[in-house]
Amino acid sequence: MNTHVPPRSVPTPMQLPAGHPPVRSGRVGVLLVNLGTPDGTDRRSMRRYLEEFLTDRRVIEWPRALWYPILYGIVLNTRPARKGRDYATIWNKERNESPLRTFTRSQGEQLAARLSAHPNVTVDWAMRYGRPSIDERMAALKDAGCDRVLIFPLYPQYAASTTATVNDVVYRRLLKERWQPALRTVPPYHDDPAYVDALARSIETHLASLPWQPEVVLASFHGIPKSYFEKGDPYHCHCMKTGRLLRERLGWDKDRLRITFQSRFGPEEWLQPYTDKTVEALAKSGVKNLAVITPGFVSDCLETLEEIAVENGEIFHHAGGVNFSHIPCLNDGPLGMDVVEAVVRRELSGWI
Ligand SMILES: C=CC1=C(C)c2cc3[nH]c(cc4nc(cc5[nH]c(cc1n2)c(C)c5CCC(=O)O)C(CCC(=O)O)=C4C)c(C)c3C=C
Ligand SMILES: [Fe+2]
Ligand SMILES: [Fe+2]
Repeated sequence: MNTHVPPRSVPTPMQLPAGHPPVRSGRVGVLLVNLGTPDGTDRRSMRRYLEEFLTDRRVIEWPRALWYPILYGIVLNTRPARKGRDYATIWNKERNESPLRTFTRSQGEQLAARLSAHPNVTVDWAMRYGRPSIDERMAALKDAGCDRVLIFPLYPQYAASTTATVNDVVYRRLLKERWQPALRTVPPYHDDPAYVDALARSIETHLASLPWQPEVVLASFHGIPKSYFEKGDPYHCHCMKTGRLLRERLGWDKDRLRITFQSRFGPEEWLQPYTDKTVEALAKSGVKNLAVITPGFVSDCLETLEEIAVENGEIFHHAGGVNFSHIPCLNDGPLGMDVVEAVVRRELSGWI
């Protein structure tokens, strides 16, 4: 801990010269940011969400003249209804929201409780696409008197389409500020021992709860187009390193824990091997018991609860597999919160 930083206290109204608007200061803000979520599963909400998502140049890097006719002519006319039906199968009906929003809120609340010994810290949460927006929550942190802000894009592995686009929105907002907060962004933590250990423990606990044991466990990461990797995105390297460290921590070989990439979108080649193709090939090769962990997702969402647990489970069974299980994400459980807390405390070093 940096001992040269003076202790910070709960803000008191400053003595201001006449004509100066009231300002609060002296607090530290932590903003957890996850990908995003539609407000509802209806076509209109889905379209609004997908439009915001798929017009992001960090997500689809194609020239706009090529992409927009496809997006507005085809994708936004067909995908909202279809994906809305998928979201409906995982929707948190009690709160009328997606699981991703429920988990992210809970992570924010639990992190605040874990940092309660620091009364000058405010924890908040936001979504890159949809609500609550980064802009809205950054404004709330400012109003609360946060003049130091830590942004935590909730992605262990860095990708321009996830981490960078969160930071872009934050930086863009600061362009408009007269009094900018001091800013830190959480770096990728794909090789953090606390994270790797939490993943290993979640595998061990989950397997211990099963009446059968998998011959193979897949570590399935969200993919990116191969062209992004060729342009220098470190994402693939980060995923491979997480996988290697996890294997080492478990004492398993490459056949027992295999790395794959899921959620292809569009006609381009994406990072390989593909999860769905691997699941099918494994079943066809005689593997009867398969478990899948999704280490790149901090929280369960459509891509894990539906695409992995349901779609890939069906692929496995249709191809001759017998037992299939999705190992839940770390979510807001104690293992997951230990990781979030460890990363945040480290990155707040010198500020609290
Ligand atoms: C070219 C398109 C996409 C890239 C690149 C991409 C990268 C990427 N995404 C995640 C994490 C999540 N993606 C989620 C949903 C989702 N992803 C895309 C497209 C790209 N993602 C779409 C169109 C969607 C929406 C659903 C759909 O229409 O298929 C989600 C789930 C959100 C939820 O509310 O449940 C997550 C999480 C990562 C980590 C990543 C790159 C590393
Ligand atoms: Fe995605
Ligand atoms: Fe998907």
